[in-house]
Amino acid sequence: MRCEFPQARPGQSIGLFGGSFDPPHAGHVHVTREALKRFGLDRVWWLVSPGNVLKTRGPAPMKRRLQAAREIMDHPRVTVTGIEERLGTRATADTLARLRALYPGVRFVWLMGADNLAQFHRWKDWQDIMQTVPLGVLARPGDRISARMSPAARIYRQYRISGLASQSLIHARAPAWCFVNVPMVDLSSTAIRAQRRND
Ligand SMILES: Nc1ncnc2c1ncn2[C@@H]1O[C@H](COP(=O)(O)OP(=O)(O)OP(=O)(O)O)[C@@H](O)[C@H]1O
Ligand SMILES: O=C(O)c1ccc[n+]([C@@H]2O[C@H](COP(=O)([O-])O)[C@@H](O)[C@H]2O)c1
Repeated sequence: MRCEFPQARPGQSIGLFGGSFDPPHAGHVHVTREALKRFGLDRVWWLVSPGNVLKTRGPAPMKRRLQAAREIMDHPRVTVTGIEERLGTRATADTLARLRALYPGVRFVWLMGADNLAQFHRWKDWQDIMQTVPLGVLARPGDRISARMSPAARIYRQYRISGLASQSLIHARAPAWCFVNVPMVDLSSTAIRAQRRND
């Protein structure tokens, strides 16, 4: 059986990329590669979610999403994991508390697309997350403005690191967040599911 808890040494920088990945697509792969470069990360771990606490519709079975994610995300410094299922956590704040205890000295950054920053103030204990780990936010078609105008962006305006200084995010003390204006890929799982229903 594949180990769901990857290795990490103190001092390493790990980007945590949580998602429903229902299904995973080239947009996820693209932002992962961009995040590795722009934030100077040693690794990215995909956290395939047992189920987003804010989404009413349950996702496809975990096993299927994990398998599809491993097929599409092929990079030596990226690991696809089912950590949250193993930990029994769903809310990101709970996952982060467990990971920080399990990996002392490892530097974590939470990665998200711009659409998630726009909604971030609805997440459980979102201000605790902000105070705990730096956030790396990647541009997504249609969501750049709503992200920048979001309650989280406004409340934490003074803690924003410029996109030009994105390499410093991992060394920053939380709260810290950085929006990087990467080239965008216009893909979403919703559109892919709709397309599959029509095929
Ligand atoms: N095309 C994209 N560009 C930038 N970020 C993306 C893109 N697609 C997904 N993301 C980000 O990847 C993470 C996981 O997203 P998720 O698995 O929900 O995919 P999605 O395409 O947004 O799915 P859905 O349409 O079902 O909401 C989120 O942080 C999301 O913002
Ligand atoms: O913790 C929360 O309240 C919370 C609310 C919404 C989304 N998240 C996390 O954000 C990540 C992206 O979710 P999704 O469904 O947009 O792919 C995933 O790891 C979710 O668990 C977390």
